[in-house]
Amino acid sequence: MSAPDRAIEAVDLVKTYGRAARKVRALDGVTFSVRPGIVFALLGPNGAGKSTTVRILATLSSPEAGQARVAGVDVRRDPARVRRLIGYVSQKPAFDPVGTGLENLVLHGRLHGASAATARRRAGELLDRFDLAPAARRPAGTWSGGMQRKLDIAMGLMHRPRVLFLDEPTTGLDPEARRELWTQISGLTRQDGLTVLLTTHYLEEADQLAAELVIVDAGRVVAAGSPDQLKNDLAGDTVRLGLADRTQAARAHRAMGGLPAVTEVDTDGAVLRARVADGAAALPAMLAALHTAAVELTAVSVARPSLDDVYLRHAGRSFADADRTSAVREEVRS
Ligand SMILES: Nc1ncnc2c1ncn2[C@@H]1O[C@H](COP(=O)(O)OP(=O)(O)OP(=O)(O)O)[C@@H](O)[C@H]1O
Repeated sequence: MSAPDRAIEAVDLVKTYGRAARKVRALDGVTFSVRPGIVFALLGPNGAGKSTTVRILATLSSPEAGQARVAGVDVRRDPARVRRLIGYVSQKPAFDPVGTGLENLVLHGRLHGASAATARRRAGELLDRFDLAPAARRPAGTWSGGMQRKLDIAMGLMHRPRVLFLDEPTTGLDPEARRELWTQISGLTRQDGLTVLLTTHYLEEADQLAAELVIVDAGRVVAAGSPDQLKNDLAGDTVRLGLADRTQAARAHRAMGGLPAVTEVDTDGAVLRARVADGAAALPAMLAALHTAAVELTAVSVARPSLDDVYLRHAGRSFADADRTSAVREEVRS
């Protein structure tokens, strides 16, 4: 292994949690690589193995098998060096809510070995950069959720890492705060040349933000590429049909299955999704078949493939469905 032009390389990572009947194979041979200076996303539903992968790359957990390098350094052989080269922002807040934003940043810098003066200077830069300066002397616990996420990211940047890991950076934020954070994250790669690896279960986030991504499902990489490549690989259109109620789904599915123009059909509740080569050309026959099968429609749309369609193709179920299923599985387990 080891391509020098790669900021991150993961090869065949395997990780199992628990024992006997409660054994969970969180990673089942995860392989991907990231070129420097881009935002790279690990996209997958809850429980797919994203956090486990990031924890291994950030040297917080060891794989049972496989290898990983970050900024050219093997995570198992030289974890201390890897830690100096990376920033890691976990899903849980890392700041002290009682301390002010400035105090949190300076303390973090000091923990990484910076002098008080250097830490204050760097904290000032980051507070400006993330538009946090006006609130810098207020306890971080009183800040908005979006500001707190930015503070966590700024803490991860205090020691000027080369690679930044962000585990679900925008989960729980409102749409406006999420978009603002996307702009900030893009800026880190464009202006600073940093490599950012983020995990997300928001399809839109990966689509908007990532130059490249892998889709992870049940501990495996099921697709890799740029969002456009992945969507373009699915030639044709997706026709989405809203059914009057979910009891009509099986009937609609059968009606679509009989049409030569329809190459794939999937139903998710009261939504049917069909893949066709040319949406506009296929639609009249589809509507006629649904009418004959007495299926009532509430909505029809024809669109280019989305990342959701990419996920469906590779994982065999819709993203929303996978997220729901794994949420239930996690509840049963805990
Ligand atoms: N410490 C642990 N002990 C037992 N099982 C674990 C542990 N950490 C993770 N798992 C299990 O490993 C699987 C992968 O979890 P992981 O947190 O990596 O997924 P994820 O894609 O990051 O999901 P999420 O978005 O929910 O964080 C899940 O089934 C999870 O329940």
